[in-house]
Amino acid sequence: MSSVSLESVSLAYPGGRLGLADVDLRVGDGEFVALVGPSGSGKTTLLRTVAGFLTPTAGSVRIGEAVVATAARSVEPERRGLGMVFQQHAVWPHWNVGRNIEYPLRRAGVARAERRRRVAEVLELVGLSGAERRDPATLSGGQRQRVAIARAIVGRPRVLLLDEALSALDEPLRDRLRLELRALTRSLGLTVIHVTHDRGEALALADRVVVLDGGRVQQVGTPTELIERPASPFVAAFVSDATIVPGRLHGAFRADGHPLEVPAARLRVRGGAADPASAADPASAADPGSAADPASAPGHARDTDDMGAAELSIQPEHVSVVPDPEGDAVVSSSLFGRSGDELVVDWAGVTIRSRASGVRCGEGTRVRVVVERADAFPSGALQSGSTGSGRLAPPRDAQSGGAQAGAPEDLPAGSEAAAATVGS
Ligand SMILES: Nc1ncnc2c1ncn2[C@@H]1O[C@H](COP(=O)(O)OP(=O)(O)OP(=O)(O)O)[C@@H](O)[C@H]1O
Repeated sequence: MSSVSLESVSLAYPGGRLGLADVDLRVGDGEFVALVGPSGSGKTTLLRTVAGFLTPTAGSVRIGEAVVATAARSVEPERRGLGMVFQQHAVWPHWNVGRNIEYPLRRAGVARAERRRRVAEVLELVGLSGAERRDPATLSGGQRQRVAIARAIVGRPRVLLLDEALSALDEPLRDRLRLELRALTRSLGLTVIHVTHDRGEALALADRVVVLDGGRVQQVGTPTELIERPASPFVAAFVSDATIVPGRLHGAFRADGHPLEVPAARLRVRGGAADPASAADPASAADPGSAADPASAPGHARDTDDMGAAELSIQPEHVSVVPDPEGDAVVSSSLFGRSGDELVVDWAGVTIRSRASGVRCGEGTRVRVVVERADAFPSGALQSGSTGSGRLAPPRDAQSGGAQAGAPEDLPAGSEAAAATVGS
């Protein structure tokens, strides 16, 4: 078992396109980390760089204590002690299950009797005992993926890399394999990096989730941190389907050219030194709204300050709608959800999502929108790129904004002076 560290890793593809930009990330020994981000954000590039199929153009990659890649030198993939599972073509159809699984052991020159023993052992681990002689064509999709997982772990890798490993499977099989995979990797103490398009899967499986955009780490955090304390409007929108509304913050938040107004009592101001998401040590970050976290709690939005332009991030769980024939909003889409309908509401030109518990509302219903709680991100506020041990990286737009003073640790912790500089 081993940790994986990327230090200031950049990767430019031939032709100049940037796959990764100055990525710092440390995945702890035995930790399960998921990589998420929009298409083209760099997830696969990061995984392939750790695997050794791509060489960084700057920075270094370590597995355990060993440096396995720099711009000048790269250890071959098969010598990095990794197991890998991909979405497709994972099992060779012309070999039986046993031969598929023993392949890495053959390459490593492991003796026949030992190979047999280890194949039987991993088949049992993935719930396919006795399947050595089965033809892969006779297996279900889920069984084939179990074979791929068995092959990835038979060599007792230090690190397991999963590239959309469950994406080709249908629910509920996928759900079951998710649980099995989590239990298996935990029992083996494996360090796992899992790339997935499925945000729900990432949040369900991972100890920490890395959100990428444009080849940069936008935030690293536990699932709870990403939902409760997103570091930027981008992360809130990507992870939680938050609606982002531009406006001004002066005690209350007032949207630009729109009736939306949220009183200070329902706001948390984010991105300043007092914001837990800016804390370098997540253990020191208090729960939002707790007594230990007065500066970012709703109702403590530094009422007297004109903080200037800001973006409001509203999570669907914090939006309720009230049917009202006089209301100024209309439900444009309604999908059944277990605890309440998933609504899309057109409110004076702003499309806002609602997932409030208990609300049932049909399409075309005229409603009033009530924002119960929201996060305000003042423009120019310091926005932490991570809440975990990963990198503190301002988002791209913040970097070009010219108002950045550097990383949050440049500021005295809890400094009022720091808080007062966030306005424009
Ligand atoms: N072989 C390549 N040559 C040039 N550019 C590439 C190559 N592979 C990826 N890129 C570019 O690198 C960036 C990151 O791509 P990457 O495949 O890592 O993203 P991703 O997050 O895995 O995307 P997806 O979710 O669509 O698989 C994108 O801009 C992409 O166009």
